[in-house]
Amino acid sequence: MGCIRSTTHTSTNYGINSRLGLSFPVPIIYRPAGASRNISIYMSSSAAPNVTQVVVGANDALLQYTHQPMLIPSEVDADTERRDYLLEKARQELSRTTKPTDKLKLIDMIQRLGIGFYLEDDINAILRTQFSVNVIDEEDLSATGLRFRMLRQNSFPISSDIFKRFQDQNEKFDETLTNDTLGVIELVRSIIHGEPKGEEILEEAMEFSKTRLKRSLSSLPAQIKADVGQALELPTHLRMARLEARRFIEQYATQSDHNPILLELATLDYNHVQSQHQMELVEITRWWKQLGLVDQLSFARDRPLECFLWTVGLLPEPKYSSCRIELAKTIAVLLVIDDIFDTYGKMDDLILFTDAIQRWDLGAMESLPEYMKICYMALYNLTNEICYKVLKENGWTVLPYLKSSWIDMIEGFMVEAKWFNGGCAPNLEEYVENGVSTAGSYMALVHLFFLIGEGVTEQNAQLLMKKPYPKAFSSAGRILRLWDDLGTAKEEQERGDLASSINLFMKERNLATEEEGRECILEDIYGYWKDLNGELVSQKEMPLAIIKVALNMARASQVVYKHEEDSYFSNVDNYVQALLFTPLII
Ligand SMILES: CC(C)=CCC/C(C)=C/COP(=O)(O)OP(=O)(O)O
Repeated sequence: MGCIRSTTHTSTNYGINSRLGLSFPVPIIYRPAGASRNISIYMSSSAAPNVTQVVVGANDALLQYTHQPMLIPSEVDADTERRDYLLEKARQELSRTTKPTDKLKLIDMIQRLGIGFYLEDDINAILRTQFSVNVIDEEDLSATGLRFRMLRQNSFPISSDIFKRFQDQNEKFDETLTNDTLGVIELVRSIIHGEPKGEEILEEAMEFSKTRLKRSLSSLPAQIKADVGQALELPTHLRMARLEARRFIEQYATQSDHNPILLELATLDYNHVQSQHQMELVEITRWWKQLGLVDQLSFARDRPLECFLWTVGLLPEPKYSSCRIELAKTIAVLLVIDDIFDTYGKMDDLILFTDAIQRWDLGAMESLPEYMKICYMALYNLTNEICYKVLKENGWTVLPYLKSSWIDMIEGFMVEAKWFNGGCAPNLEEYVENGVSTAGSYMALVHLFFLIGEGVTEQNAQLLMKKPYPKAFSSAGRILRLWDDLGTAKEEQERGDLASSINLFMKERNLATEEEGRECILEDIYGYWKDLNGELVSQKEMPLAIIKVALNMARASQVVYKHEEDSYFSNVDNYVQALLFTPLII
């Protein structure tokens, strides 16, 4: 974000040359209705060989196909029948498996392979039974850890007290468990599902298990070692679903004891959903091109792929196709407004723009400078279109909610601009809370609350009109803001921003180095994850569907902003390439 700058009105161009502009040399694989095979459309002239291809300029290539149905019709999808057959086999296997631990292991596998969405009812029925039975005293640490993890991650409020019987009278984990490596592994995996309060037992488990596991890591069989290494690096619970599914499918394929039905199903489905994403991307690009915002505003970011990456992160479930499309549009417009406030707009213009947004009236547009009018109208029209869609599908009038989320965000931009112009620094809390709004977190979640439309009531909708926003929204938003600052601090300092959460953490918590500031932020992020876990199992304020989206927002933030070298993917461009354009070949 960066709220206080030493220079004014720089017009940095983040645009088409930067990462994830449309000059990306990757294919869109598409099967036109009735055709027997795919064609690949390359988004640049440097096409790869060995595929039937249409090589044209990026936008032209995408636009050429927008008259086609957005999604591949199931009747021409040769894989659909096979997928349905495999899905039925998987369902049968789930019901045939009798031992509770085996059932839970199977569910774990299915969910990690990214195909749990299709068996949600079956899985929930099993978990409901597992939640209602008393824990069997003979169950070992490994089985108990698995039960705890599977229930918590699927939003069942199982108590962490089930680990108590593995502790001695001093509430320390029994030293003899050190030899139970599989048990310690499951304990490590459980910890990340902790809630905010009263879960000292999980903190104790962390003390106990991590060091022991690291010690025994070298003696583990290679496959388990790789899996545990991944869990220690970043627990599955914090990983973005589609990326993790891809990574895990490849890992699972190398396991000699893999289930061939599940593996084939997961691979087929991954590729099927990938082509669905490609069609969504075609639609977004068509809309973006027609909107022509960046043709008029050369300083603004032109990154439809990045916008779409966010939406795949927030909404990994295939059924949310149209929500992904609408969300990507809102993020694309958000980036342009962010650039107006961060780099281009003069203070007087920003005041006019904020005022016009607060009035939310096309008449208010007249007072704006020319370059702002087009942006104002783009936002106005987009919001109305989304309202129309929600009204048509659900009969709800949501303009007041959507409008208020944009006003809130733009007022947040104005607050930052004033901090900058007045030269006075905010305190950490003011900065972070405002930064949640300006990162678009509330805006995105409010839109998705209605676009998804599951569990919406008069009462919970009202919670979106007053501050503070629901806990799940603010915790996920804080994670997004903090990851954003961790990821962009260097660029922002180079650009002349004098404050960011790292600086404010250092100042308020008396830290000597940036490194300590970063560590402190990571600890806070961990704390917000506990809040999210609490919301997931309690669902006090918001429906489950939107809470899941909030968790996904936290996951996607880490993917977008954590730039360090990763063992599997090294940067955002690689994620986009893998997720959207490279089919899985197993
Ligand atoms: C799911 C959502 C809402 C995604 C939008 C992400 C985001 C923070 C965009 C602004 O980028 P930025 O890094 O330029 O932000 P800022 O200028 O606020 O630091």
